[in-house]
Amino acid sequence: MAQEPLLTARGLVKRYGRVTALDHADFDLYPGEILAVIGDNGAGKSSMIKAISGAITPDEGEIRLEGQLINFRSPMEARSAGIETVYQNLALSPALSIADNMFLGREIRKPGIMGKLFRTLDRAEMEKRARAKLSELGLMTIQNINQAVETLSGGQRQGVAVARAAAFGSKVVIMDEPTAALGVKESRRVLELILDVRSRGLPIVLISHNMPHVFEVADRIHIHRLGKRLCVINPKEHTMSDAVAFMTGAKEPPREALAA
Ligand SMILES: Nc1ncnc2c1ncn2[C@@H]1O[C@H](COP(=O)(O)OP(=O)(O)OP(=O)(O)O)[C@@H](O)[C@H]1O
Repeated sequence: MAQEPLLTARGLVKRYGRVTALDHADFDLYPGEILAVIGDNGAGKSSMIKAISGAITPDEGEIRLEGQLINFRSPMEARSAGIETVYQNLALSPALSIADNMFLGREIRKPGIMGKLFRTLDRAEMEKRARAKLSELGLMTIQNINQAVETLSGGQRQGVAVARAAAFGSKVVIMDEPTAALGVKESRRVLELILDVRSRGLPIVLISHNMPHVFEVADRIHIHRLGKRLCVINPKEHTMSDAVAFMTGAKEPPREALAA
């Protein structure tokens, strides 16, 4: 690739007791691309994403965003740096409204009765912005922005999580299995959202076990095996069964796809 990668990881190691979840894993994300990350159960995909998004600290290795060494100590720090992650378990607060969830951890405040000393939540502004964001992303099947997230369908919840990531991720959006719990129609909408996000210039990392979805939207596919990146393939040059064979070790990837 001619361009410089936006986000890189080199030699990531993460051990949990005797289990080595990451064994010198590398990673490269280029500007404006959809990079799928695939691998067998336990290959270390989530651990790698968690290291990149500040949810865990790797034991070894380095991560760079736009060439700068980064060392996130929490997901909040990664979010402040422009890396938004939609986790497998969503990390939404079910009892809170859609608007509150969209602004969770970055609430908009206004001066309260005591002026600057006691600032109160600016609900009207958050609702206005949440509504605008959801409508911009074509998610306005949600009627009431004050509806509690626990009353939404799985697809709508995923929509809120994706919308939140797309709204605040200024550099990278990471999605861990965003269609895993969804029906056909809802999955379709999430795939469209992923393409929408890319069309706005944001790169996306998509971790998924769903090969048809991966092959439909990915520009490149990072294959993770036994705690490290095995190879990166172009979905236009390989079939889904090739990808599965590389992933499981049934077939050797071609030399040019192998990670250095
Ligand atoms: N918090 C933890 N404590 C102990 N072991 C862990 C922990 N998190 C992950 N592991 C182990 O690390 C290895 C890699 O797990 P990880 O979740 O990163 O894989 P994955 O590729 O995302 O798997 P899956 O596709 O099943 O979600 C597994 O053996 C897993 O059991």
